[in-house]
Amino acid sequence: MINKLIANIKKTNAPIVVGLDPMLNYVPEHVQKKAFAEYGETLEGAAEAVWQFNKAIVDATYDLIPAVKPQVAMYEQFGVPGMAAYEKTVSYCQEKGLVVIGDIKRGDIGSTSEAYAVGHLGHVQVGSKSYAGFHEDFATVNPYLGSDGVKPFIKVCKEEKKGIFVLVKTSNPSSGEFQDRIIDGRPLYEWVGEQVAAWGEEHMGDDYSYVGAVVGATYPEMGKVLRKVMPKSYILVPGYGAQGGKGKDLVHFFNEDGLGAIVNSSRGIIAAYKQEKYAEFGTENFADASRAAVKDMVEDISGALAAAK
Ligand SMILES: O=C(O)c1cc(=O)[nH]c(=O)n1[C@@H]1O[C@H](COP(=O)(O)O)[C@@H](O)[C@H]1O
Repeated sequence: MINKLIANIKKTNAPIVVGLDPMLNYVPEHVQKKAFAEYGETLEGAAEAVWQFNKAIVDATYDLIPAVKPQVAMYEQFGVPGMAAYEKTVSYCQEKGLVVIGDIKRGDIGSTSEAYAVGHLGHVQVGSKSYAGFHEDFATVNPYLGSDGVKPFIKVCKEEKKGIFVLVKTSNPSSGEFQDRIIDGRPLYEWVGEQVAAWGEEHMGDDYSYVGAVVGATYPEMGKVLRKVMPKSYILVPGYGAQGGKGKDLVHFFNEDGLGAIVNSSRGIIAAYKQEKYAEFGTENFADASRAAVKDMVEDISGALAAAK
């Protein structure tokens, strides 16, 4: 899958991910109304609204982008129908040729991580049959329980040729409370980054490893250091747009080959129609606003990379 991700990035010339984080208040009223008319103001109605919203955005952007990242909490809040909308979104994006990064941020004791890994990236055995439950291509993994929480994911990745992005330095304001603590002279995130590089050596694609890292766009200086600590790991970079990250901050997340990083924007793309900049599209054409926002994001990042050469 890392090879497919890179092939998709090369094909689209767009090192970006559209984050499918459909909070109900981002879903335009006309989409909500239609779903509620069919299913009522129920969890099913919310899940239908979210699914229709996602589908419209994917239809309007899939030719421009290599990958999407649905955030599972945004679906989980709508219970079982929400999780069905999550799986439907994963399937639809894969049909469109997109790589799907399941943002599940899992990690637990070994046996529990194994079940998470099987459910999201692998196959679960049911009698003589086996099933791929959510079948994402990548998953985000929280390593802060230690290596026994991560290794089951790597095992399933090897079997299935799938990948993970391990949280190393997260984009949120309080991420430094623990992640920046100095241990034996170096911040904790650097120790984790080093471990990601070591795990990655066990599971390599053609040029990059199947074990990637998450490093927030909001910490560009740390990104620069971590790029060197994990030269063969793809870095998933959230925090662009709504959290303040800009193209010029991201140059050092990339390698000399122009690869090595993929930048996520969720609200900045899916709720673009709410921004002044894209107001001309109107609420009815929310998906066209998302398409315009994707183009602007790609231009911003490509422009910054070209200027840095
Ligand atoms: O793993 C992630 O994707 C993630 C890690 C991180 O450090 N920061 C972060 O914002 N994210 C996710 O990236 C997305 C960011 O959304 P926007 O701020 O709307 O672009 C959300 O789905 C977050 O859960």
